[in-house]
Amino acid sequence: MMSTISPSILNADAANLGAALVAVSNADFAHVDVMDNHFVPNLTWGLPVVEALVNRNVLPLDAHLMIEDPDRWAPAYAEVGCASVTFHHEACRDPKKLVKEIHRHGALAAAALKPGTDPKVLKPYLSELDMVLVMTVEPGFGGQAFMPQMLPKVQEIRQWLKAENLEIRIQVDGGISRANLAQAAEAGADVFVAGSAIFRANNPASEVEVLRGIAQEHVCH
Ligand SMILES: O=C(CO)[C@H](O)[C@H](O)COP(=O)(O)O
Ligand SMILES: [Fe+2]
Repeated sequence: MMSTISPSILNADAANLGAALVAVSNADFAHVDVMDNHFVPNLTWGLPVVEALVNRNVLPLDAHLMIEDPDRWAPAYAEVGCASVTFHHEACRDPKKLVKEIHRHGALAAAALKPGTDPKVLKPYLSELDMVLVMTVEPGFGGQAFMPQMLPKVQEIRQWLKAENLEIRIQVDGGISRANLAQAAEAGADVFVAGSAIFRANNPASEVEVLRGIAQEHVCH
């Protein structure tokens, strides 16, 4: 199975987000964290900024929506050209319908779980998803410490996917770095978001290569 490195531009220079994408253009995706100051206690950017970044055509974008009412807002992120749209299960009223809407607008659909959310909530619509995002920090801020206690959740979801022969990716997001990526890969993750580890490195593009090398060696399904 292919592994994917998706740099999060959350802690890049907010006045130069286009340049941040160019700095990691060797990655597979760019991860764009949308926060509304309601679902999480932080505010980033919204649809017009994300649309402008899509139009730079540097990398496919993965929008991680940490917002209330994704049922209303998520399809628009697909419509402006995000390659993948991730909503939080906890905020969503009708996940089955939302997944259909995201697909109808041409994007891959993913559901995210906060650290305290039992993965069993995904069971009713798991097979319709393209990806599951297991948060490895409390959503809201970059630069937090990776929570190793989330690895059993990754393992559990990977076992369900294997048992049901489902080709669904598992993304981990929060505190991922060269120190823990191998563990996450061995637990069953195959899409790795890293913000501070990449943008605080002297050379973000070479850090992408380092993380990709670790992923290729340890992704194991
Ligand atoms: O969703 C997020 C926070 O809610 C970010 O994607 C994530 O935290 C990336 O930054 P870092 O690698 O610094 O943790
Ligand atoms: Fe994120």
